[in-house]
Amino acid sequence: MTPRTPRAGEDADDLDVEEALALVNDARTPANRPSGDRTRRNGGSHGNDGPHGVPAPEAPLHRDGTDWAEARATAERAPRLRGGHRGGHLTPVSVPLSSALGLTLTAPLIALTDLPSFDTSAMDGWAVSGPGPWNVREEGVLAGHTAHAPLTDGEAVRIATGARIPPDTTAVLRSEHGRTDDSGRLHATAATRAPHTVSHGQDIRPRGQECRNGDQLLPVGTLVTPPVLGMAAAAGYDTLTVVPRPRAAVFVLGDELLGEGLPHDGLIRDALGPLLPPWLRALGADVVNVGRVGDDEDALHQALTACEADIVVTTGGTAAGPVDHVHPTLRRLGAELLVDGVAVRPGHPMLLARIAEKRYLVGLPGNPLAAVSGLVTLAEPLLRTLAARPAPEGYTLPLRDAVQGHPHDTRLVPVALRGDRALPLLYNGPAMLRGIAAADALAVVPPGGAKPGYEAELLDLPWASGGIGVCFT
Ligand SMILES: Nc1nc2c(c(=O)[nH]1)N[C@H]1C(S)=C(S)[C@@H](COP(=O)(O)OP(=O)(O)OC[C@H]3O[C@@H](n4cnc5c(N)ncnc54)[C@H](O)[C@@H]3O)O[C@H]1N2
Ligand code: MOO
Repeated sequence: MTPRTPRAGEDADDLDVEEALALVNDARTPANRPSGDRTRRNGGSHGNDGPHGVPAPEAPLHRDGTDWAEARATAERAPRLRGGHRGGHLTPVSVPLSSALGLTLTAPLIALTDLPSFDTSAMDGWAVSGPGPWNVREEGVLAGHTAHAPLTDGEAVRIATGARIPPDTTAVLRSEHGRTDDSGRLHATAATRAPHTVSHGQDIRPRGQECRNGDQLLPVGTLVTPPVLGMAAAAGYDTLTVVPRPRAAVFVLGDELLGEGLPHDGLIRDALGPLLPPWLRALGADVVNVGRVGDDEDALHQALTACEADIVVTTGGTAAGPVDHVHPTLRRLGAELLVDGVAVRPGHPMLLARIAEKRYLVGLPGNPLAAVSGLVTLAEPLLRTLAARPAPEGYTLPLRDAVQGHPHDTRLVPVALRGDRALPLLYNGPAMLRGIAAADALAVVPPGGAKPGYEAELLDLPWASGGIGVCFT
């Protein structure tokens, strides 16, 4: 995302906003309150810790998970290694232009016609032949009509922008550059630098000026954007050959989850059912199924075997609690675990498995920010390869404030972009969404932490850049 320029007076006027965003590392952070309601252990964001949480004991399940960058690379590579296309993407399909937005071309866009396909008037005015003054024909030439008879030297005909110019036209005289006298003869006015002459070819768009039939207009791998759709239509296309959207299914696990109303009796609202489908769509997936599965291994097994999506995303059940069924179910399915735990906080129990040929499961931890971390770490690169989408341009910005690091693991920390700096946001505990809900990006904080001014790699949230794949419908 292009960093925003600070608006005049933003610092002073935005204090309320900043307050609401609850920026980290200043005197307001609960961690620094005199009450000392919590202290961070080992600087890590672990388990249920966070400003209002109880620090969890330092007993991670996946202490030695895959390095964060390596896990992303594994997810990106996974579809390339077994079967399918060399690039790892799904089998291309031909779709109407109206369905191609946001998809990737698997065939170059070759012009099916010259553009323009005929010599065209670039302006409203007169098509003229030879030097003026000119005798003006009775009937004019409009766009979309067939060509008129050739002009003879000294003849002119009224013409509209985009109309075919008659044969033997030497130039187009713009309507504001000509006037007709009492006898109906057309003169170039002094508005043109050289009255009575118009330069040869002036305001004519010659056939083939933009391209010739057979020219390559765009290469394989081009993302279909609105102008690509327009270009394709202009060049004669009704359909495009593209990589389809990967089909994604979401299974939200947990008996404790409510679909509506207020939390009660130890039950909590399902935050991931509403969050994941639009986020996956923004990452280019076609979400074909969103289901809830109780804490029951057979139910999960049944849901996975019945599902035909290219990528299944589960939430919860990745740890080693009594009802954490993801690992046992994967074993039962004979799945190949490609990533089993990642050295990242939050989200370290995340996993990636191949559950069948060309079918993948991304297991997101149940803590909501941990699930987001798994989404950007594993689902994003996997979907990108399946859809043959280009990798986003990496960028860095200096952090405004220091961020505590985990001793061994990378941290992903929600940040708001303010001018040319990234402001780390508070409420970034694994079970919290308050920080990410106000964020523009996630900052990658290396093990050990970052000082103010540290140039942090930033992962834009898909909607922050107004990207082509953003689709909330
Ligand atoms: N002994 C240990 N326990 C845990 C460790 C550990 O290292 N040792 N790691 C913790 C970490 S870190 C995470 S993350 C979680 C991962 O747990 P699961 O993936 O098995 O998820 P659950 O246990 O099902 O849920 C965790 C937490 O999240 C809540 N949750 C689940 N789904 C949703 C949802 N859709 N919307 C909102 N909240 C949800 C759930 O109620 C739990 O509070 O394991 C830790 N344990
Ligand atoms: O730190 Mo866990 O991985 O809550 O996400």
